[in-house]
Amino acid sequence: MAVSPILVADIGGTNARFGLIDGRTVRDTRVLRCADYASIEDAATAYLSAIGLAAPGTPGRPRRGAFAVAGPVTGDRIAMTNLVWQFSVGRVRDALGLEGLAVINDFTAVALSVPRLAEEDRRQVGEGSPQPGAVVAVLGPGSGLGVSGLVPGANGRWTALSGEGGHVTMAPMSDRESAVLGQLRKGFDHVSAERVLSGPGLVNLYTALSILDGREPAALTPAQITDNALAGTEPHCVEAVEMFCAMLGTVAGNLALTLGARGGVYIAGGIVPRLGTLFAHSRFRKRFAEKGRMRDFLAPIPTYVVIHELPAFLGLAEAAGTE
Ligand SMILES: Nc1ncnc2c1ncn2[C@@H]1O[C@H](COP(=O)(O)OP(=O)(O)OP(=O)(O)O)[C@@H](O)[C@H]1O
Repeated sequence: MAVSPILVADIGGTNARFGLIDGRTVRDTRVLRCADYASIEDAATAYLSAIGLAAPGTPGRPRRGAFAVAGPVTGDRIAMTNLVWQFSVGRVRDALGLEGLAVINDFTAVALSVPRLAEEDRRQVGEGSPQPGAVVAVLGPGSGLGVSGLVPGANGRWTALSGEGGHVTMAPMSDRESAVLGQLRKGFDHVSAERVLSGPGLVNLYTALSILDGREPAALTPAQITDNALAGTEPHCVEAVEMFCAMLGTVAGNLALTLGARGGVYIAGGIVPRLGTLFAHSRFRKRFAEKGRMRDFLAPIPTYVVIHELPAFLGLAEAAGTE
């Protein structure tokens, strides 16, 4: 009897990506907008309908699921950080007619993908080379800021961390950054890294920089800020993207120090790959290593941008034990 595929999903604050995994192959991928659905069951059901597998008993319908979600996973009840969806894992499993459903944090899944990434799935930024078998750090700006790490264990196995490191306090490295964080503190009780290193964070940076210079900020989306920065048409958009890259360097360097990530630092999420050459030419890498007496510890650590479209799916395949 044929083995049924596994239903996989990567649910962020903006996009819900679905697919089926057969062995090592991911197929029938679709990207749905979370805002178009009232719940995770509705989005998953719409996906199964779109690929002709909605009706229970349809041949080839998945019997197991593995979902990666942007938010803390601490039990059956899941509340997503940047989305109104809340759900019980058991209820969603039953509603979708699955025998089993595993749910993990989305950046735990991205971390698990790292050993499965091929050379062409990542692009190195700056110098350095990975120490084999050493801890790996992962972070990624999207609707929020996901953070994880991969710790080596016995027999070539890895353990992925499930933390909420995107919500650490953002620290400044220049007077201009201090001024921006001071401006943001007027609106937020706690200015976390995610408040600047995410799509909404890019808007926060642009808005704060404009206000500090006495300019009325325009109502721009994160993508418009990037487009204006790439075109070089609006100085506050250029500065916002530049500060975003530098601050990502600060947080990536902090994470590498905390985890001792000599296996490398991987930048995933939807935003950095869209910054194009702005990221490669930014202060990211300089800032990453700029930690006083720890410069010699950080300088050999390589930093990579993950350009694989669906790294969380590779991690879910790893978590589900498919070969
Ligand atoms: N060209 C761009 N430049 C900067 N930000 C962008 C661009 N295009 C989209 N974004 C922003 O990226 C964010 C979505 O990122 P991503 O595609 O990683 O989604 P997600 O997986 O739903 O996010 P998360 O997993 O962090 O919740 C949104 O805030 C969106 O406004």
